[in-house]
Amino acid sequence: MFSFFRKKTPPPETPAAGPAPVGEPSQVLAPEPAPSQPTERRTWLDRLRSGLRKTGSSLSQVFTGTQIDDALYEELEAALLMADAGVKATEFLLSDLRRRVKERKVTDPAAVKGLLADALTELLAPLEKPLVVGQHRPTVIMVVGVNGAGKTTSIGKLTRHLADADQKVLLAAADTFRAAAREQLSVWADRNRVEIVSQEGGDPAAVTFDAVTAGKSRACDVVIADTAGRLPTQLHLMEELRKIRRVIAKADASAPHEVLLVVDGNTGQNALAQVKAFDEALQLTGLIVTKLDGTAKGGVLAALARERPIPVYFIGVGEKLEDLQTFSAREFAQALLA
Ligand SMILES: Nc1nc2c(ncn2[C@@H]2O[C@H](COP(=O)(O)OP(=O)(O)OP(=O)(O)O)[C@@H](O)[C@H]2O)c(=O)[nH]1
Repeated sequence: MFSFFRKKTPPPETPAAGPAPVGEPSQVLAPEPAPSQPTERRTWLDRLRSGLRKTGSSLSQVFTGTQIDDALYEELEAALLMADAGVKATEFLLSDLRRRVKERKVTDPAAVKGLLADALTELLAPLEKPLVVGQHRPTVIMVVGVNGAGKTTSIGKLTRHLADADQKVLLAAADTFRAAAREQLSVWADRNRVEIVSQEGGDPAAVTFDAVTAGKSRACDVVIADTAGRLPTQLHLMEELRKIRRVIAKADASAPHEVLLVVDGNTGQNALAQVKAFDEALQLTGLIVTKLDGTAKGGVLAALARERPIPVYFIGVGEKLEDLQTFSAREFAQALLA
Protein backbone atom coordinates (compact mmCIF):
# COMPACT_ATOMS: atom_id res chain seq x y z
CA MET A 1 0.00 0.00 0.00
CA PHE A 2 1.29 3.45 -0.84
CA SER A 3 0.36 6.85 0.30
CA PHE A 4 1.36 10.21 -0.99
CA PHE A 5 2.40 11.72 2.23
CA ARG A 6 4.70 14.24 3.71
CA LYS A 7 5.96 14.68 7.23
CA LYS A 8 3.37 16.70 9.09
CA THR A 9 3.87 20.32 10.00
CA PRO A 10 7.65 20.69 9.74
CA PRO A 11 9.17 23.25 12.09
CA PRO A 12 9.32 26.78 10.70
CA GLU A 13 11.97 27.43 8.06
CA THR A 14 13.11 23.81 8.05
CA PRO A 15 12.94 22.25 4.62
CA ALA A 16 10.57 19.30 4.96
CA ALA A 17 12.01 16.02 3.84
CA GLY A 18 10.21 13.28 1.98
CA PRO A 19 9.35 10.43 4.28
CA ALA A 20 11.28 7.25 4.45
CA PRO A 21 9.56 4.02 3.57
CA VAL A 22 8.06 2.57 6.70
CA GLY A 23 8.01 -0.99 5.52
CA GLU A 24 5.41 -3.39 4.15
CA PRO A 25 2.52 -3.56 3.89
CA SER A 26 2.07 0.18 4.32
CA GLN A 27 5.07 1.48 2.47
CA VAL A 28 4.97 5.23 2.25
CA LEU A 29 6.37 7.40 -0.45
CA ALA A 30 6.17 10.95 -1.51
CA PRO A 31 6.12 12.75 -4.82
CA GLU A 32 8.57 15.33 -3.61
CA PRO A 33 12.33 15.02 -3.37
CA ALA A 34 13.91 12.49 -1.07
CA PRO A 35 15.57 13.64 2.18
CA SER A 36 18.88 13.90 0.38
CA GLN A 37 17.59 16.74 -1.80
CA PRO A 38 16.71 19.56 0.58
CA THR A 39 17.68 22.18 -1.97
CA GLU A 40 15.01 21.11 -4.41
CA ARG A 41 12.45 21.07 -1.65
CA ARG A 42 13.51 24.55 -0.61
CA THR A 43 13.13 25.71 -4.22
CA TRP A 44 9.62 24.40 -4.35
CA LEU A 45 8.70 26.09 -1.08
CA ASP A 46 10.12 29.33 -2.43
CA ARG A 47 7.87 28.97 -5.45
CA LEU A 48 4.84 28.44 -3.23
CA ARG A 49 5.79 31.49 -1.22
CA SER A 50 6.27 33.69 -4.24
CA GLY A 51 3.13 32.22 -5.78
CA LEU A 52 1.07 33.17 -2.79
CA ARG A 53 2.74 36.55 -2.37
CA LYS A 54 -0.16 38.21 -4.13
CA THR A 55 -2.48 36.77 -1.49
CA GLY A 56 -0.16 37.35 1.39
CA SER A 57 1.18 40.83 0.79
CA SER A 58 -1.87 42.56 2.21
CA LEU A 59 -2.01 40.05 5.06
CA SER A 60 1.63 40.64 6.02
CA GLN A 61 1.14 44.39 5.76
CA VAL A 62 -1.30 44.26 8.67
CA PHE A 63 1.51 43.44 11.09
CA THR A 64 3.90 46.23 10.24
CA GLY A 65 2.36 48.70 12.74
CA THR A 66 3.39 49.29 16.32
CA GLN A 67 0.34 48.35 18.30
CA ILE A 68 -2.28 45.66 18.61
CA ASP A 69 -5.59 47.48 18.50
CA ASP A 70 -9.02 47.31 16.86
CA ALA A 71 -7.59 48.91 13.73
CA LEU A 72 -5.19 45.96 13.34
CA TYR A 73 -8.01 43.43 13.63
CA GLU A 74 -10.17 45.42 11.20
CA GLU A 75 -7.35 45.57 8.69
CA LEU A 76 -6.77 41.86 9.12
CA GLU A 77 -10.46 41.14 8.60
CA ALA A 78 -10.41 43.10 5.34
CA ALA A 79 -7.22 41.37 4.17
CA LEU A 80 -8.61 37.89 4.91
CA LEU A 81 -11.83 38.68 3.04
CA MET A 82 -9.81 40.07 0.13
CA ALA A 83 -7.83 36.82 0.07
CA ASP A 84 -11.13 34.96 -0.36
CA ALA A 85 -11.05 33.30 3.05
CA GLY A 86 -14.81 33.96 3.22
CA VAL A 87 -16.88 35.36 6.08
CA LYS A 88 -17.07 32.20 8.20
CA ALA A 89 -13.35 31.38 8.20
CA THR A 90 -12.46 35.05 8.67
CA GLU A 91 -14.70 35.37 11.74
CA PHE A 92 -13.35 32.13 13.12
CA LEU A 93 -9.72 33.13 12.58
CA LEU A 94 -10.20 36.57 14.13
CA SER A 95 -11.77 35.28 17.32
CA ASP A 96 -9.23 32.45 17.54
CA LEU A 97 -6.43 34.96 17.10
CA ARG A 98 -7.80 37.35 19.75
CA ARG A 99 -7.90 34.41 22.17
CA ARG A 100 -4.31 33.44 21.38
CA VAL A 101 -3.10 37.02 21.74
CA LYS A 102 -4.79 37.30 25.14
CA GLU A 103 -3.50 33.96 26.37
CA ARG A 104 0.08 34.68 25.35
CA LYS A 105 -0.11 38.30 26.52
CA VAL A 106 1.48 39.34 23.24
CA THR A 107 2.12 43.06 22.70
CA ASP A 108 4.13 43.12 19.48
CA PRO A 109 2.20 43.03 16.17
CA ALA A 110 4.99 40.95 14.60
CA ALA A 111 4.35 38.25 17.19
CA VAL A 112 0.64 38.32 16.30
CA LYS A 113 1.62 37.27 12.80
CA GLY A 114 3.22 34.13 14.25
CA LEU A 115 0.05 33.41 16.20
CA LEU A 116 -2.04 33.86 13.05
CA ALA A 117 0.22 31.33 11.31
CA ASP A 118 -0.53 28.91 14.17
CA ALA A 119 -4.27 29.58 13.97
CA LEU A 120 -4.27 29.09 10.19
CA THR A 121 -2.23 25.89 10.47
CA GLU A 122 -4.72 24.47 12.95
CA LEU A 123 -7.66 25.48 10.78
CA LEU A 124 -6.11 23.94 7.66
CA ALA A 125 -4.88 20.76 9.38
CA PRO A 126 -8.01 18.66 8.57
CA LEU A 127 -7.29 19.18 4.86
CA GLU A 128 -3.88 17.52 5.19
CA LYS A 129 -4.38 13.87 4.32
CA PRO A 130 -2.45 11.53 2.05
CA LEU A 131 -3.85 9.87 -1.03
CA VAL A 132 -3.50 6.16 -0.40
CA VAL A 133 -3.33 3.70 -3.25
CA GLY A 134 -2.92 -0.05 -2.95
CA GLN A 135 -5.71 -0.97 -0.57
CA HIS A 136 -7.61 -2.09 -3.68
CA ARG A 137 -6.18 -3.45 -6.88
CA PRO A 138 -6.71 -1.57 -9.03
CA THR A 139 -7.37 1.58 -7.06
CA VAL A 140 -9.91 3.38 -9.24
CA ILE A 141 -9.69 7.17 -9.22
CA MET A 142 -12.31 9.29 -10.94
CA VAL A 143 -11.27 12.87 -11.67
CA VAL A 144 -13.81 15.64 -12.25
CA GLY A 145 -13.91 19.42 -12.49
CA VAL A 146 -14.92 22.44 -14.51
CA ASN A 147 -13.31 23.17 -17.90
CA GLY A 148 -9.70 24.21 -17.72
CA ALA A 149 -9.29 23.60 -13.97
CA GLY A 150 -6.19 21.54 -14.66
CA LYS A 151 -7.56 17.98 -14.59
CA THR A 152 -5.55 16.53 -17.42
CA THR A 153 -2.34 18.27 -16.38
CA SER A 154 -2.75 17.09 -12.78
CA ILE A 155 -3.51 13.52 -13.90
CA GLY A 156 -0.34 13.62 -16.00
CA LYS A 157 1.75 14.74 -13.06
CA LEU A 158 0.15 12.22 -10.72
CA THR A 159 0.65 9.42 -13.24
CA ARG A 160 4.32 10.26 -13.43
CA HIS A 161 4.71 10.05 -9.66
CA LEU A 162 2.88 6.72 -9.60
CA ALA A 163 4.87 5.32 -12.53
CA ASP A 164 8.09 6.41 -10.83
CA ALA A 165 6.96 4.41 -7.82
CA ASP A 166 6.58 1.33 -10.05
CA GLN A 167 2.82 1.46 -9.96
CA LYS A 168 1.16 0.08 -13.07
CA VAL A 169 -1.24 2.78 -14.21
CA LEU A 170 -4.03 2.71 -16.77
CA LEU A 171 -5.65 5.94 -17.90
CA ALA A 172 -9.24 6.17 -19.08
CA ALA A 173 -9.90 9.06 -21.45
CA ALA A 174 -13.52 9.51 -20.49
CA ASP A 175 -13.66 12.87 -22.24
CA THR A 176 -14.96 11.39 -25.45
CA PHE A 177 -16.05 14.72 -26.93
CA ARG A 178 -12.88 16.74 -27.09
CA ALA A 179 -10.19 15.18 -29.29
CA ALA A 180 -7.58 17.55 -27.84
CA ALA A 181 -8.27 16.26 -24.33
CA ARG A 182 -7.69 12.67 -25.44
CA GLU A 183 -4.54 13.65 -27.28
CA GLN A 184 -3.24 15.54 -24.25
CA LEU A 185 -3.82 12.49 -22.07
CA SER A 186 -2.16 10.23 -24.66
CA VAL A 187 0.92 12.44 -24.59
CA TRP A 188 1.12 12.07 -20.82
CA ALA A 189 0.53 8.33 -21.14
CA ASP A 190 3.33 7.94 -23.70
CA ARG A 191 5.67 10.11 -21.72
CA ASN A 192 5.08 7.98 -18.65
CA ARG A 193 4.87 4.67 -20.47
CA VAL A 194 1.45 3.85 -19.11
CA GLU A 195 -1.54 2.39 -20.92
CA ILE A 196 -4.59 4.30 -22.01
CA VAL A 197 -8.14 3.35 -22.93
CA SER A 198 -9.53 5.94 -25.28
CA GLN A 199 -12.39 6.12 -27.75
CA GLU A 200 -13.64 8.81 -30.05
CA GLY A 201 -17.28 9.74 -29.49
CA GLY A 202 -19.47 7.26 -27.67
CA ASP A 203 -20.43 7.02 -24.08
CA PRO A 204 -17.89 8.19 -21.48
CA ALA A 205 -19.37 5.74 -18.99
CA ALA A 206 -18.72 2.87 -21.40
CA VAL A 207 -15.09 3.93 -21.88
CA THR A 208 -14.63 4.06 -18.12
CA PHE A 209 -16.26 0.65 -17.71
CA ASP A 210 -13.88 -0.81 -20.30
CA ALA A 211 -10.92 0.81 -18.58
CA VAL A 212 -11.78 -0.54 -15.13
CA THR A 213 -12.41 -4.01 -16.58
CA ALA A 214 -9.09 -3.84 -18.46
CA GLY A 215 -7.35 -2.57 -15.33
CA LYS A 216 -8.56 -5.62 -13.43
CA SER A 217 -7.62 -8.14 -16.10
CA ARG A 218 -4.20 -6.54 -16.70
CA ALA A 219 -3.41 -6.42 -12.97
CA CYS A 220 -3.01 -2.67 -12.90
CA ASP A 221 -2.38 -0.93 -9.61
CA VAL A 222 -4.27 2.24 -10.47
CA VAL A 223 -6.92 3.24 -12.99
CA ILE A 224 -7.45 6.98 -13.41
CA ALA A 225 -10.50 8.25 -15.29
CA ASP A 226 -10.23 11.73 -16.79
CA THR A 227 -13.69 13.18 -17.38
CA ALA A 228 -14.73 16.12 -19.54
CA GLY A 229 -14.90 19.52 -17.87
CA ARG A 230 -18.35 20.79 -16.91
CA LEU A 231 -20.08 23.36 -14.79
CA PRO A 232 -22.14 22.14 -11.84
CA THR A 233 -25.07 24.10 -13.27
CA GLN A 234 -25.11 21.86 -16.38
CA LEU A 235 -27.44 19.35 -14.82
CA HIS A 236 -27.43 16.81 -17.66
CA LEU A 237 -23.62 16.75 -17.57
CA MET A 238 -23.65 16.31 -13.80
CA GLU A 239 -26.05 13.39 -14.33
CA GLU A 240 -23.53 11.98 -16.79
CA LEU A 241 -20.88 12.01 -14.03
CA ARG A 242 -23.23 10.18 -11.69
CA LYS A 243 -23.72 7.61 -14.41
CA ILE A 244 -19.96 7.18 -14.82
CA ARG A 245 -19.72 6.66 -11.07
CA ARG A 246 -22.47 4.02 -11.12
CA VAL A 247 -20.97 2.22 -14.09
CA ILE A 248 -17.53 2.09 -12.44
CA ALA A 249 -19.24 0.30 -9.52
CA LYS A 250 -20.67 -2.22 -11.98
CA ALA A 251 -17.17 -3.05 -13.21
CA ASP A 252 -15.82 -3.21 -9.64
CA ALA A 253 -18.27 -3.16 -6.75
CA SER A 254 -15.79 -1.48 -4.39
CA ALA A 255 -14.97 1.33 -6.85
CA PRO A 256 -14.51 4.21 -7.39
CA HIS A 257 -12.14 4.35 -4.45
CA GLU A 258 -11.44 8.02 -4.93
CA VAL A 259 -13.50 10.76 -6.53
CA LEU A 260 -11.25 13.77 -6.93
CA LEU A 261 -12.29 17.28 -7.82
CA VAL A 262 -9.69 19.48 -9.47
CA VAL A 263 -10.34 23.15 -8.65
CA ASP A 264 -8.56 26.23 -9.89
CA GLY A 265 -7.38 28.09 -6.79
CA ASN A 266 -7.53 31.31 -8.78
CA THR A 267 -11.31 31.23 -8.72
CA GLY A 268 -11.42 31.94 -4.98
CA GLN A 269 -14.89 31.71 -3.44
CA ASN A 270 -16.18 30.17 -6.65
CA ALA A 271 -13.89 27.20 -5.95
CA LEU A 272 -15.80 26.69 -2.69
CA ALA A 273 -19.11 26.75 -4.56
CA GLN A 274 -17.72 24.16 -7.01
CA VAL A 275 -16.56 21.91 -4.18
CA LYS A 276 -20.00 22.02 -2.55
CA ALA A 277 -21.86 21.33 -5.81
CA PHE A 278 -19.62 18.47 -6.97
CA ASP A 279 -19.56 16.99 -3.47
CA GLU A 280 -23.34 16.96 -3.30
CA ALA A 281 -23.56 15.23 -6.67
CA LEU A 282 -20.69 12.75 -6.31
CA GLN A 283 -19.52 12.51 -2.67
CA LEU A 284 -15.97 13.66 -3.26
CA THR A 285 -13.11 11.99 -1.42
CA GLY A 286 -10.40 14.53 -2.19
CA LEU A 287 -9.32 17.70 -3.94
CA ILE A 288 -6.47 18.90 -6.11
CA VAL A 289 -6.20 22.68 -5.90
CA THR A 290 -4.30 24.02 -8.91
CA LYS A 291 -2.81 27.35 -9.98
CA LEU A 292 -1.84 28.51 -6.51
CA ASP A 293 1.13 30.14 -8.19
CA GLY A 294 0.40 33.81 -8.54
CA THR A 295 -3.11 33.90 -7.14
CA ALA A 296 -4.48 36.59 -4.83
CA LYS A 297 -7.11 34.17 -3.61
CA GLY A 298 -5.14 31.52 -1.73
CA GLY A 299 -7.26 32.19 1.36
CA VAL A 300 -9.98 30.03 -0.16
CA LEU A 301 -8.35 27.02 1.47
CA ALA A 302 -9.30 28.50 4.84
CA ALA A 303 -12.90 28.79 3.64
CA LEU A 304 -12.77 25.18 2.48
CA ALA A 305 -11.41 24.03 5.81
CA ARG A 306 -14.20 25.80 7.64
CA GLU A 307 -17.11 25.01 5.35
CA ARG A 308 -16.34 21.80 3.41
CA PRO A 309 -13.20 20.15 4.80
CA ILE A 310 -12.50 17.64 2.05
CA PRO A 311 -8.84 16.50 2.01
CA VAL A 312 -6.54 18.43 -0.31
CA TYR A 313 -4.36 15.62 -1.63
CA PHE A 314 -2.29 17.87 -3.86
CA ILE A 315 -1.74 21.47 -4.75
CA GLY A 316 -0.55 22.74 -8.12
CA VAL A 317 1.92 25.60 -8.19
CA GLY A 318 2.87 25.63 -11.87
CA GLU A 319 2.74 23.73 -15.10
CA LYS A 320 5.83 21.58 -14.65
CA LEU A 321 5.90 18.04 -13.40
CA GLU A 322 7.42 18.90 -10.05
CA ASP A 323 4.77 21.56 -9.50
CA LEU A 324 2.25 19.10 -8.11
CA GLN A 325 2.96 18.76 -4.42
CA THR A 326 1.34 17.29 -1.35
CA PHE A 327 -0.43 19.78 0.86
CA SER A 328 1.01 20.73 4.23
CA ALA A 329 -1.07 22.98 6.47
CA ARG A 330 1.96 24.50 8.18
CA GLU A 331 3.82 25.21 4.95
CA PHE A 332 0.77 26.70 3.35
CA ALA A 333 0.04 28.95 6.32
CA GLN A 334 3.63 30.13 6.39
CA ALA A 335 3.73 30.71 2.64
CA LEU A 336 0.52 32.71 2.88
CA LEU A 337 1.99 35.00 5.51
CA ALA A 338 5.52 35.19 4.08
N1 LIG B 1 0.09 28.14 -13.63
C1 LIG B 1 -0.47 26.93 -13.54
N2 LIG B 1 -1.09 26.42 -14.61
C2 LIG B 1 -1.67 25.20 -14.51
C3 LIG B 1 -1.63 24.46 -13.29
N3 LIG B 1 -2.32 23.30 -13.51
C4 LIG B 1 -2.73 23.33 -14.81
N4 LIG B 1 -2.36 24.47 -15.42
C5 LIG B 1 -2.63 24.92 -16.78
O1 LIG B 1 -4.03 25.13 -16.94
C6 LIG B 1 -4.44 24.87 -18.29
C7 LIG B 1 -5.63 23.92 -18.30
O2 LIG B 1 -5.19 22.67 -17.83
P1 LIG B 1 -5.86 21.30 -18.31
O3 LIG B 1 -5.15 20.22 -17.58
O4 LIG B 1 -5.95 21.21 -19.78
O5 LIG B 1 -7.32 21.48 -17.74
P2 LIG B 1 -8.55 20.49 -17.83
O6 LIG B 1 -9.28 20.64 -16.54
O7 LIG B 1 -8.14 19.12 -18.19
O8 LIG B 1 -9.36 21.15 -19.02
P3 LIG B 1 -10.64 20.55 -19.83
O9 LIG B 1 -10.22 19.25 -20.42
O10 LIG B 1 -10.94 21.62 -20.84
O11 LIG B 1 -11.75 20.43 -18.87
C8 LIG B 1 -3.20 24.34 -18.99
O12 LIG B 1 -2.61 25.38 -19.73
C9 LIG B 1 -2.29 23.89 -17.84
O13 LIG B 1 -0.93 23.95 -18.18
C10 LIG B 1 -0.98 25.04 -12.15
O14 LIG B 1 -0.92 24.50 -11.04
N5 LIG B 1 -0.42 26.28 -12.34
